[in-house]
This record gives sequence, structure tokens and C-alpha cells, in this order.
Amino acid sequence: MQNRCTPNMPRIDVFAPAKVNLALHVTGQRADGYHLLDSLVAFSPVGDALTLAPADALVLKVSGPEGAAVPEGPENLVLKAAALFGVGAAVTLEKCLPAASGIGGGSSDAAAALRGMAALTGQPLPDAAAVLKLGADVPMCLDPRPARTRGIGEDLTPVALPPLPAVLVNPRVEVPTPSVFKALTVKDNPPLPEIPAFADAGACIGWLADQRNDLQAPAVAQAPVIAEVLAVLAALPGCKLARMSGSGATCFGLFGSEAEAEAAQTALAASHPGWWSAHGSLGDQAQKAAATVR
Ligand SMILES: C[C@@](CO)(OP(=O)(O)O)[C@H](O)COP(=O)(O)OP(=O)(O)OC[C@H]1O[C@@H](n2ccc(N)nc2=O)[C@H](O)[C@@H]1O
Ligand SMILES: Nc1ncnc2c1ncn2[C@@H]1O[C@H](COP(=O)(O)OP(=O)(O)O)[C@@H](O)[C@H]1O
Repeated sequence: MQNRCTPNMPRIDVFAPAKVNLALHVTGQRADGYHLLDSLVAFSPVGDALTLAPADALVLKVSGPEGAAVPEGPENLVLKAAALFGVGAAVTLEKCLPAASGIGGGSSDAAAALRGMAALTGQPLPDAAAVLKLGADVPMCLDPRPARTRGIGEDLTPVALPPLPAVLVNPRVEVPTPSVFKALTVKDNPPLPEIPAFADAGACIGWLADQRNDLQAPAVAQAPVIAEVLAVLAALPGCKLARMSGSGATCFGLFGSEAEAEAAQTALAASHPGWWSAHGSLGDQAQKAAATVR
């Protein structure tokens, strides 16, 4: 770790933004069981923070308000990602996103670790197959900009989206991704229609209202509190759309302005103090997520 005796040791800071599936259509299933998706994703200014410094061995320390639920051992996706570089590093992860919650916290941490290790070592990023092996959501988190994602998550098309003021809410129920996919009965749903150029956030939200998250119903069946989250979000002043992200249980509400989203989150935090919540405009977080050297 950096100290006064090693003033020139680089330290890398990397941000891991939450991923939000604005729409998620399940369109089929591969022979290996993985589901084919057609999803529109955007990224939140809320996320986890990593630091990386040179070290003889690869070690991870987890802290932060959501750190207790996250393993510090080799099963942590940060260590799996960093190990692909074949050198030691001292990594810290400040966990702010709830784990196993449909906003790709682990996947975004893994992607941030890849960006950070590349900056620390000067090595290129691992190839696409190695990145996908870390998790279906990792490729989209590597360059956290709005994108249409197809295949199991590896087929990415950038999409221009207006910033979407949002509130994220998690009722503190973990919903494991495999069990939600398993509970899905209809697996050949229609894909997203062509994504138009949106004049503004209102036009985008109007279009999104006609789309779906096909995992929402099976997730609600396993964790009925998700239906309550969606109803509470929809009833907040200014909420134009409430939907679940990924396999849940985190839901998002979209609002007409940042001020409305902030006021809504303040009200929600007061009425439901046991729920995790955050606000911020969904969109392009690539700049904020870039590795910076100290
Ligand atoms: C559902 C989504 C939507 O973006 O998000 P989250 O809820 O995880 O945030 C992702 O597809 C999750 O991606 P990720 O969490 O990286 O999944 P992985 O670790 O690769 O897979 C975990 C398990 O989920 C199931 N799985 C995952 C992705 C996929 N396209 N089809 C699947 O059936 C498989 O049972 C797999 O064993
Ligand atoms: N860095 C990490 N952050 C969160 N969870 C992690 C991490 N590494 C491994 N995991 C494990 O991955 C599982 C899925 O977590 P996560 O990626 O946050 O889910 P989701 O993609 O549904 O938001 C959890 O059960 C957790 O134990």
C-alpha cells in the first residue's frame, strides 16, 4: 500500500457505476441454459469505489455501507477479474451498492477492476471471451455508456439517450439471478422494437413505458415486496415510470427533473427507512468511471 516511504508508487482510483436495465426482454434460451436478452441499459452516478496499488500478492479489502454482504475471498468478482492480469495488487472496494440486487454491482466492480488493473500494469484488457466469462453483465459495464445489449449481454450497440433523472430503491431482499430466470415460464418474448432518436427525456420515458422487464413478474412472485416498491415509487410526486432492473429486487422510478427525483428520494427515505435508495440521472458514466492515477 502507498505510504510515506513509497511516495512514487502509483495508486489508481476507479468508479463502478450501478447498471440499470431500462427495459429487459427475454427473447430465447441457448442450449447451455443461458437466456437470450434484448435490453436497454444506462448507468447511474451512484456506485462502488475501488483503489488499486502495486503489491507482491493479489489482496482485497472490502469496506463501505454495503460491504458486509460481500465476500473478501477469491469468489469476489474483483479478485477474479484482477487475477486475469497475472500480477499482484492491493485492491480496496468500498461497497455502496446492495449485493445481488439487479443493478450489476458485482459485474460493475469486476469491470472497474479490469480498467484499474490495465491502468496499473500497462497491460491491455483481457479478450472479450475472458471478460464475458466473468459474468454476462461484465462486458456492458466495461464501458459504462447507454447501450442496447443482446445475446447474453456480449452483443453491445451504443445508444444515444438523454439523461434520465431517477430514483433507485431496493427493499433489502436478495433475489438470486438464477432462480428468477428459472421461474420464467415464457422464454420467447418479442424483442425491443427499433430504438428511435429521443428529442428529450420525456420522449424516452414515453417509449420505455411501452417496453417491459420480462423478469419482473417471476421476481415479484419470489419477493412480493417488489410489487410494493413499484407501487410506492409510482405514487411519488413526479414519477413517470416505475420498473424493476435486471433480476431485481432493485426498482427505478424516472422523473421529469433532477429536483423532482431528489425530492422523491428524500420522501421515500423518510417513509421507508429500511429500504436502500439513491437518486441521480441515468446515462453515460464512462468519464466518471475511467481509471485515474494519483
Ligand atoms: C439479469 C441481468 C440483466 O442485465 O442482470 P442482474 O440481475 O444480474 O443485474 C444479467 O443478465 C445477469 O448477468 P450476470 O449477473 O453477470 O449473470 P452471470 O453471473 O453470467 O450468470 C448468473 C446466472 O444467471 C443466469 N443467466 C444469466 C444471464 C443470462 N443471459 N441468462 C441466464 O440464464 C444463469 O443461470 C447464470 O448461471
Ligand atoms: N464485488 C462484488 N460485489 C457484490 N457481489 C459480489 C461481488 N463479488 C461477488 N459477488 C457475489 O455475486 C452475487 C451477485 O451479486 P451482484 O453482482 O451484486 O448481483 P446483481 O448483478 O444481481 O446486482 C452475490 O451473491 C455476491 O455474493
